[in-house]
Amino acid sequence: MSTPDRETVTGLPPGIAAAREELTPMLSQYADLCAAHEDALVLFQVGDFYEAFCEAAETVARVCEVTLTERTDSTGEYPMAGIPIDNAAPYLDTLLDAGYRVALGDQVEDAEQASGLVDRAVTEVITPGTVVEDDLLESGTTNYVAALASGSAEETTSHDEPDPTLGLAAVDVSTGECLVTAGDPDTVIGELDRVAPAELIVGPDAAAFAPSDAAGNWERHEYDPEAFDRRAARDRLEPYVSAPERRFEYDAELRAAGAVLAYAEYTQGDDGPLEYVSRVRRYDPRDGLRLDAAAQRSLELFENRGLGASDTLFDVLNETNCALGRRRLERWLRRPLVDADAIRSRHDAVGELADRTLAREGIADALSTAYDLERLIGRVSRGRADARDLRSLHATLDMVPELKATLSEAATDATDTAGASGNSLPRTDHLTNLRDRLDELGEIRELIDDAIAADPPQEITDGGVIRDGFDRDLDELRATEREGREWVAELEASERDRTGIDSLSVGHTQVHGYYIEVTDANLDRVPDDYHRRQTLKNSERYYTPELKEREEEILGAAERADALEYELFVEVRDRVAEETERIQALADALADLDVLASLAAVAVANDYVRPEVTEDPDAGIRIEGGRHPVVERTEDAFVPNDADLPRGSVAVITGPNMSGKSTYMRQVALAVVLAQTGSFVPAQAARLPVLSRLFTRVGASDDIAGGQSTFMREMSELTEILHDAGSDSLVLLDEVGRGTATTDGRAIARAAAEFVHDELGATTLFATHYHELTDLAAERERAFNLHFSATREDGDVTFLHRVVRGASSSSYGVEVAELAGVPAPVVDRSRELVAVDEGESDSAAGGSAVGGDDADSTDADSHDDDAPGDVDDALGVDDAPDVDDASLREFLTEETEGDERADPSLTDASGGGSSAGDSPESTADIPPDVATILRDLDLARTTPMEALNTLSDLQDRLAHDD
Ligand SMILES: Nc1ncnc2c1ncn2[C@@H]1O[C@H](COP(=O)(O)OP(=O)(O)OP(=O)(O)O)[C@@H](O)[C@H]1O
Repeated sequence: MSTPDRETVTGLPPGIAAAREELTPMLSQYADLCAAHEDALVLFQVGDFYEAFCEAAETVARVCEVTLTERTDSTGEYPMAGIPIDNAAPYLDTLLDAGYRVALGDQVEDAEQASGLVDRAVTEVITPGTVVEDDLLESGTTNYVAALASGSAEETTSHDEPDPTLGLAAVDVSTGECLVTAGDPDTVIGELDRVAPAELIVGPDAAAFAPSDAAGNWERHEYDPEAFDRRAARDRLEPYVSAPERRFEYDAELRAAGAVLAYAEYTQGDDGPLEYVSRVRRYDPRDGLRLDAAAQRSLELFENRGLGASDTLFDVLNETNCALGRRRLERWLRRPLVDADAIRSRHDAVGELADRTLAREGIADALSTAYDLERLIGRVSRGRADARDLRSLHATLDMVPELKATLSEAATDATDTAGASGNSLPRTDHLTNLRDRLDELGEIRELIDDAIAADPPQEITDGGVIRDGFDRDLDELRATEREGREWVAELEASERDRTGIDSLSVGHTQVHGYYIEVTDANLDRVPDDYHRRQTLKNSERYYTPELKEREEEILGAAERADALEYELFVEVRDRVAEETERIQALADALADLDVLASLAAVAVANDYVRPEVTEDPDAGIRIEGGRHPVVERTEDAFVPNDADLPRGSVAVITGPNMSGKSTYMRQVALAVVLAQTGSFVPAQAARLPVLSRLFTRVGASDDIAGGQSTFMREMSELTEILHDAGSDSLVLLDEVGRGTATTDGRAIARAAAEFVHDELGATTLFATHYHELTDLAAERERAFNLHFSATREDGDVTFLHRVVRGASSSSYGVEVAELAGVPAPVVDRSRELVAVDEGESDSAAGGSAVGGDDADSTDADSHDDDAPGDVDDALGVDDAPDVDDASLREFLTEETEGDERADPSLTDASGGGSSAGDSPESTADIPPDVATILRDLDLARTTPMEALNTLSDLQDRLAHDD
């Protein structure tokens, strides 16, 4: 969202301010509304248009591309621009997109009834986080406005612990959902990423913590400090939750919640508490698998930069049938569970629905007729619902009994014997419980059906909304109107008879009402009781006293009927509003059911398997034949891969570019996310622990978000991982260190891998092109190597996309460049340079006992006789390394240690073959630390003095070792 120059266009336009003393009453009213809404662009209703004046008009004209006109009145000329009220949505959307908040100054009094100036008031301030108009909201999404407040120790309320620093509250004004949490700044800012509000308001003391707009997608601004005041916040919360200070443990959350509700009320026209915000839910971020924004992005849960925008995990899983389910799926996926029983319970339900095709399809059919009850009830409760909304509510309620029956039938269409027993309950507790939560709300359904016309008009003030037979008075008024009209309809024939004028006609105009028309040629036959109403060119129009009386009767009855209908409608709407909480609870159950049915449909369609979930704190990740749920949809022949990652292990993954390293790492992480969300996983079998946190750090250029991709960012993400990850975490490190010079990058990668292994004990997948990192397997107990290989035949590279034990041999960087279409001269020249480099490194390393740092030649799986270094391995030809199925099977059945012992490269730290083909024994005598120092010494950047010092240091080390 771009930031407009709000100085001149929000609040009171300078041109109006300058003329303030002499404005007409109407512009003066405009000026008052502007002055009261300094942070908004005021649109002022004048008849059928929303108008803005002076500088604000210039903005509206420019942003909305509407004509700038001029208003002239007794006090001067003012630029003016307007948008039509009955088609305002696209213009409001454009203004929101351009970063404006818009205050709607509506006429709140009937212009015809008003004596003098029509009363106007701001009925709504439309902001990115608080829009409620369906036209401006995407269906099935959440739209939060969030508030951030910081607590201070002195204000600590009911406990002795020091206050955590930040409180976060978010409310979806369209549905009434309200979330509140508190914690240390890192946790809460991570949570903010997850909630992903459209708008963030910050308290006076929290500004320093709040991430800037550039980091997130929300519009951030400060809001009235008084709303964040503890007492004010407490008072604000009172109508929403009883005893707020007891409900909220920390000041920071109480103040954030109070402020966000104050802001929400302000945007809804300051009409007092928003009654449909009945679910203020306080939660602990640790209650869900923590996925920060970086993880959400790099796992492409909701956004995909590489493939089409819709190729995301969400998109794969989204077979939901209604907006409620879509919104719920997003919520589940943003916050996977960490409670093993709750996870298994969802798996039970998904399994049952997957088994029972008929029931699943019946549920999908029923839910596809459900409207967005959460937003509907929001409108009902705000008094903004029209008759069509109530009919939509009715249609949804109407489907519930059938849905319940289908759910019970779930037990009888099973292929297994348990289901065939005729038991009329669902098989699993989860679905039984869900069925019980499906409140039929029969009385509300009947009320709406009795009261509201089947196909009512949108306007609720013009009649036609209430059904015949619902209210006796209304029926009588309608009968009067109908009889009157019938009488008029017959009048023409009877008057022709009476007067003998065959051309006599009876008609009606809006202005003059009913008339009897006689042409000039017949005027002599007009009876005495005809009174002249209007003279036309060739005729005269008349009325009779009886016609006038009937007309008044008809009009009076119609007017009173309209008013009565409106009253009755509001009564029905208020009655429905009384059941807000029950309707919200029903919406909740429908949403859950839709997601579970969707997950089941996806599992069946894509051949997912139920993962075994274990609470064993030492259990690692074991996946057989795992696939990447998104990539498998676009790859014709996706190659499944196994994963066996003991708890706390570090798998160093090497392999050529494009061989599938990133895909593999992500598919492992996605299996964890899917399983903990309640979904089955794309694999043949899986046994997964319940993890608490998932971290990812992917290479800089893989993660370009709005030009933010820098080495600095890479390092700050790494920092977060190194601070926070633990044995309950899964960490993906993809080419860490790539964003800087090779020497530094390699050093950082190595040090980070060691730290993760030694200090954190986090289960880690580390993809790298730094082959030196494969040494880690020999040096660290829980580290091991995996690699992807490729074959080359007649110069063509084929990627096998198959993971195998051991380290890789080749990068095929030049080949990948060629595949990508890099012009032949550049490719050829690259080959030459690689060859030169290789030659140089060969001669530089020739005879050196320490040149053999390369893990490739230690690789039991590699058939490579070449001597690739870190840059020079592109041509180290890996002639079709055999990947036999037996080794793949071993992969899952052998213990890691046993496996490593079987792999000579993993038992002998010094076994790395030198790039010059030196004997391994010659390097075996060199202590590893000396070898590391020598290897990492960047001669191009070393001064003679530094070289001497380094040599002296090495000598000391050797002497010490001796
Ligand atoms: N298991 C698989 N089966 C089939 N195709 C795959 C598989 N894994 C990856 N691919 C395809 O290979 C391509 C490269 O995969 P990926 O990005 O994972 O490679 P990489 O080794 O991480 O590459 P780089 O080192 O260049 O980042 C992807 O476009 C993907 O479609």
